Amino acid sequence: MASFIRSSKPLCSTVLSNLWKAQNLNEKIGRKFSTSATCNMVFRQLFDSKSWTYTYLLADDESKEAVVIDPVLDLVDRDINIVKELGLTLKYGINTHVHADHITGTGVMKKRIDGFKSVLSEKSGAKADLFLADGEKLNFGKYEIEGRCTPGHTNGCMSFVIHSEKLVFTGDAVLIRGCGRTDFQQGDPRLLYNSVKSKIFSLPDDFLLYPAHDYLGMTSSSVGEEKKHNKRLTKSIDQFEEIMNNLKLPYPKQIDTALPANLVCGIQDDVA
Ligand SMILES: N[C@@H](CCC(=O)N[C@@H](CSS)C(=O)NCC(=O)O)C(=O)O
Repeated sequence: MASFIRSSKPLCSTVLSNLWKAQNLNEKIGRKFSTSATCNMVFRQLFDSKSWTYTYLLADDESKEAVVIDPVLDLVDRDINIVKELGLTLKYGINTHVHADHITGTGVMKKRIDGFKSVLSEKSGAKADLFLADGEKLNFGKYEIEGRCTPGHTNGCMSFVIHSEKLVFTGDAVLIRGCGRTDFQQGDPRLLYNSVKSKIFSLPDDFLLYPAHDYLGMTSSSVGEEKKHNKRLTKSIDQFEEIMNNLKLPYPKQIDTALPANLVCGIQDDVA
């Protein structure tokens, strides 16, 4: 029991008993209960209704260090407000890739938050403060987040894994029951297929999966669920390529402004 209680604070017997029950329940449904009642990872899934983008705010409840994944420029005030309300220190603004459908909020956050650093894959070809290579890790408080290169939707796509919490943030590589389109920004169906199989579907089935978008009102999935039910990625690589080359989707409405802005981290001056 002690192995899953990470707090140094004393816990009353009711809390301990509830934790014990929760752990048993989570083990029964195949998911490990990995944080205690007093030091849960702060997790907020935030939504942009204009581009259907999910932004994730993650923090260590003890040290208060936080990261934000895929913030949207129009909603920076909302995000900074939550950070302030929760008393967090925002260390990193991670973009899973150079987005085509919205302008990133990381450039403006950098101007407004001391010490804040923007993060992108080293393969992105865009401006940022920190560039991650495949397998490289960042820390916020006691948590470690690993960047895994998952190209195919774009060259510079990266998914982010928090092994201790069994979480993967897939950007546009895997969407719930779908995946990112491959018809612009160096998109390549076969590359995407192989990225997903080797870097995301190789994780244990019980890792929860959080995408950068959902267009059907879904919020999360799991690796196991997508391996079984994803409408595109359960097919053979040849069938997948055929599907992706015939999606015939209209271009994202904001692409002409979003792409050039995101190449310079969302702002047109010299601040990365
Ligand atoms: N209608 C939206 C854009 C929708 C879209 O193209 N989404 C992309 C991810 S953002 S580049 C995508 O990959 N979709 C895959 C799919 O199967 O829908 C807008 O105008 O912003």
